[in-house]
Amino acid sequence: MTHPSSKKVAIVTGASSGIGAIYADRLAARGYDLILVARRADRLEALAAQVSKAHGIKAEAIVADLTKDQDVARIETILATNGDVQILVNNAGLARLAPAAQMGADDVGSQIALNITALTRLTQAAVPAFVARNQGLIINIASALAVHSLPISAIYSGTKAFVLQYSRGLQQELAETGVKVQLLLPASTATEIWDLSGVPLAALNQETLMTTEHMVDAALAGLDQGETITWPSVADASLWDKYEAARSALFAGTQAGKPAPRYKIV
Ligand SMILES: NC(=O)C1=CN([C@@H]2O[C@H](COP(=O)(O)OP(=O)(O)OC[C@H]3O[C@@H](n4cnc5c(N)ncnc54)[C@H](OP(=O)(O)O)[C@@H]3O)[C@@H](O)[C@H]2O)C=CC1
Ligand SMILES: N[C@@H](C=O)C(=O)O
Repeated sequence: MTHPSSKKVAIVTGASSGIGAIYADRLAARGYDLILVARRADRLEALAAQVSKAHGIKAEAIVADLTKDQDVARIETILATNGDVQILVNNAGLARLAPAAQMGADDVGSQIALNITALTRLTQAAVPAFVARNQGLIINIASALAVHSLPISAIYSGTKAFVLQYSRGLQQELAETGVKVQLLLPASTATEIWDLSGVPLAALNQETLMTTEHMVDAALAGLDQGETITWPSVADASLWDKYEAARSALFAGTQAGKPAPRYKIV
């Protein structure tokens, strides 16, 4: 007779630095064994050793470039076949902040491949497995830039807007199941992403920057409070309700079936 496993495993992509590394620590503190995914093996292995020792859990480092089809496929297979996986943190992401018209195809393609394609493929692999067990949590990390575009963020903001809409749709699809999707929309957080993006961290208004620890702890507090959408830095929670009400009213306004009167089409 087989017994259900008592192990619980979280997969964190982009765990080698920044927000992902803190997620790894906090989920280990909550008793999860970890599968840590990124390209830098030395960083992943150091983190795996550190969190294992600190929290008495098992942590495995998997070196993968999630812009590459075969590497994404390896993580998809784990999600589809490892019945102990309870959490997927879709954190790996990159930003190249420059005018889209001046951006090379590589920088456009890598942002789309990592921020959209990899996140979507891993989520799509996790969902059927989680639904079959009627249990599981997917944390999708978008950005405040999902609802805001700058002259240097057209591609990045576009990728994060995808994460927002994809996650919102999934939440509705999965509403009657035990599978949860938390959509996280951080504002500026002090990580390596900035220096790599072309906008140095030191150039930002330091008062607008959150620490990675505060960001992840707020996100997990939101999760514990049952939030499906978490804006870690937004003090006035009614702002999202108002945004949603305006968005919903705008969508309802599109359902007219005829040109708006201001266009004077008879
Ligand atoms: N910092 C901020 O201000 C904000 C960040 N975010 C989002 O948070 C998430 C985490 O970013 P953050 O912690 O800030 O940045 P970091 O640059 O510190 O972390 C990014 C992580 O993604 C990994 N990564 C990058 N490219 C690849 C790849 N091709 N394959 C696999 N892993 C990859 C990196 O590891 P490695 O290089 O070893 O592969 C690293 O672990 C991203 O999705 C970002 O868009 C959202 C809003 C604000
Ligand atoms: N990662 C940041 C931009 O590069 C952000 O999402 O604000």
